[in-house]
This record gives sequence, structure tokens and C-alpha cells, in this order.
Amino acid sequence: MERITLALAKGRTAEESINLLEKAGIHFNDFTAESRKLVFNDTTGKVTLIFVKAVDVPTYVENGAADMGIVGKDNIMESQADVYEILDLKLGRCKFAVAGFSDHHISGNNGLTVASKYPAVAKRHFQQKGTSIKTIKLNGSVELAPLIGLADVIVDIVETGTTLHENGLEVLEEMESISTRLIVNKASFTTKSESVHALIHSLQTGLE
Ligand SMILES: Nc1ncnc2c1ncn2[C@@H]1O[C@H](COP(=O)(O)OP(=O)(O)OP(=O)(O)O)[C@@H](O)[C@H]1O
Ligand SMILES: O=P(O)(O)OC[C@H]1O[C@H](OP(=O)(O)OP(=O)(O)O)[C@H](O)[C@@H]1O
Repeated sequence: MERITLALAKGRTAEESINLLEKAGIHFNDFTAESRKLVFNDTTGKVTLIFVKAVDVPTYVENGAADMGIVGKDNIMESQADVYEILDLKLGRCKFAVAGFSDHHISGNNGLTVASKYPAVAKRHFQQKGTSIKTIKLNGSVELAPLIGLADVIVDIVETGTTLHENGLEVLEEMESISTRLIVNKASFTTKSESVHALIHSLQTGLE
């Protein structure tokens, strides 16, 4: 069988993803959460794991630098990468939401300024409602934007709601549910069919 390169999102969901791979029978002897190493081979030599920034996983997979990837639905949606989304790994569960001050009206409000780490997602969401918006791309601490007048509202991830609450903001509109997904490069799906399907099957078993 051909070796599979699997791109895994660094950060919040990395350790749980590794645990899931272990449950699926894919073991990495030299992996530790503190390690700065970026490439690991599994004990059977079937899988090469590469650690990349979450936002870059769809890029690696779309371009075939990785055959498969483990990444949040948020980054898949933002990238619009042309990949197969195969499995919901049910990790990193949260939601996209429009948020802002409770009295802010977002319906039919053309010209709204929306700050987000996910400007493409924000744009599409409002476009579907027939509202044109201006987006401002931020890379973190997005909840600050309405507080200091950089934007009217934000489109961001909400899990417990603590970050919104502690900054005096509220969910104004719920959007898509997010979780970690398994994605596959379209060419690898065919050319490395046996290895790809073996890994999908192992992960499916690990999820049960
Ligand atoms: N509060 C949250 N609760 C649950 N899952 C989350 C939460 N925030 C993010 N996630 C999920 O975990 C993934 C990784 O989150 P993480 O914060 O590590 O990435 P990031 O924001 O891209 O990292 P960085 O802070 O380095 O830019 C996200 O893409 C998303 O799918
Ligand atoms: O609803 P909660 O449980 O409070 O979680 C939501 C927060 O988590 C994420 O931020 P992250 O920790 O990735 O920080 P950053 O985006 O500001 O870097 C997200 O962007 C929210 O700010």
C-alpha cells in the first residue's frame, strides 16, 4: 500500500486528533504534545503526519502536498478548497455566529461592517440573505472589534459563549455547526484508493 501524508491542524484540536488516530490503531512513538517536531511517521510506516497551521490544512490537501487532512469545518468553509469531506470526527465542536451588541439590527442592514477571521464565510452568509456588507479581516481577539468601533458586528466561533459574555456581546444570529472533519485530496482518493480507504475505515472504527 502507498504511504499516506496526513496534514493535522496544530493547536486546540491537535491532541484529541492524535488520540483518535491512536484509537484507530495508528501510533506515533515519538509524539509528545510539547514537541516542536513537524513530521512524524507511524509505527507501521503507512502514515506520515505533518503538523500545519489549522488555516493551511485545506491548502495542503487541495494541492496534493498532503493526501488527507484533519481540520475544522470553519477553515474548510473559509478556504472553499476543492477537496472531499469524508468524515465528521466530532471534535472541536462549536458554532459560527453573528454577534454584537444586543440592540444591533442586522436584518436588511446594507452597509454593515463585519469583522471576522472568516471574511468569506461572513460575506456568503449575508449575501444569502440579500444583504451586502463590508468585511474586515482580523486574526484573533475578534470580539474587540464592536467594542472599539472597528466593526458593527462580528462573525466568529462561539463555544461556551464566555468570550462574548465577558465582552458584553451576544449572539445575534446562529449559523453553521462546526466540528473537526477528515478531508481527502481528489486525485489521491483515486490514485491511492486502497490506502485512503484503509485509513478512512480505521478512523470510522476509532469513532465507534
Ligand atoms: N472555542 C472553541 N471551541 C471549540 N473549538 C474551537 C474553538 N475555537 C476554535 N475551535 C476549533 O478548533 C480549531 C483550531 O483552533 P485554534 O484556536 O487552535 O486555531 P487557530 O485559531 O487557527 O489558531 P491560532 O490562534 O494559532 O490562529 C478551529 O479551526 C475550530 O475548528
Ligand atoms: O465561546 P467561547 O467558549 O468563549 O469560545 C469562543 C472563542 O474561542 C475562539 O477564540 P480563540 O481562543 O481561538 O482565540 P483568538 O481567536 O482570539 O486567538 C473564538 O474565536 C472565540 O473568541
